[in-house]
Amino acid sequence: MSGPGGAAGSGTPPTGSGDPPVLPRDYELAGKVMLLGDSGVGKTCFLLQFKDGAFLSGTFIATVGIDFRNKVVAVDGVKVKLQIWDTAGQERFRSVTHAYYRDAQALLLLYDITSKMSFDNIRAWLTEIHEYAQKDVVIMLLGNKADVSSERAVRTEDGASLAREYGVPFMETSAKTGMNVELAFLAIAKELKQRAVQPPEEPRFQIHDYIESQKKKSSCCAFA
Ligand SMILES: Nc1nc2c(ncn2[C@@H]2O[C@H](COP(=O)(O)OP(=O)(O)OP(=O)(O)O)[C@@H](O)[C@H]2O)c(=O)[nH]1
Repeated sequence: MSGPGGAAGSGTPPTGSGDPPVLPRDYELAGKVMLLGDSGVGKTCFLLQFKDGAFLSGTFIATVGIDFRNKVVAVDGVKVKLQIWDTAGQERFRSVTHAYYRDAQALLLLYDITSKMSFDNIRAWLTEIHEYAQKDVVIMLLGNKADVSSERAVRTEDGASLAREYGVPFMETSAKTGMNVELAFLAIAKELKQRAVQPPEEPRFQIHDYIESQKKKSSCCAFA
């Protein structure tokens, strides 16, 4: 987490995918977030849903290498720029993406609830994360494609139990309907803001508690 201009270095702020630049005056804090998980779990769609509120169905075009998009969110009156890196899930790009882990403050690790293999691979992803990422990186486990309940191959309890084992927050999400997409990024932004600016005398922000309370609030229309 850094102040304006800090995360991106000096000079022209980097943009992603042709977006207009986010200028230092547009935000007070910045953090890097990476999307990780097997190819096809929905990382690119998850990012596009958050950034543009859109879902592109149809032909699946695998990400090549790595790309990022910026989005500024307001957290308790503080503008936080999230620089969100969308990585390629395919094995052949791993060495490219490893190089980016150490700069990330937060990692969203996705599996596809209709793919048991993508869930079984989560342990290997967590091993890689522990090898390449910063020790205090914020990790969140997300079971995506929760809208496709007819093809569910991973029970919600199994996702929750794996997350408990590793001490990370967990949610089921849908990049298609938008379910819990904004919540995932907002929880990350709140955690990053708390780490950067929270006075020590104030009670620490608890990302698990925040997610659980927000999930309960929207439980009328949620799958998880
Ligand atoms: N039903 C449904 N389909 C989804 C969802 N998210 C992604 N998809 C579909 O899953 C396929 C893969 O999505 P991507 O976002 O490209 O997957 P990815 O994880 O970025 O894949 P790589 O770039 O290869 O790592 C696409 O056909 C999407 O339309 C979702 O939440 N629900």
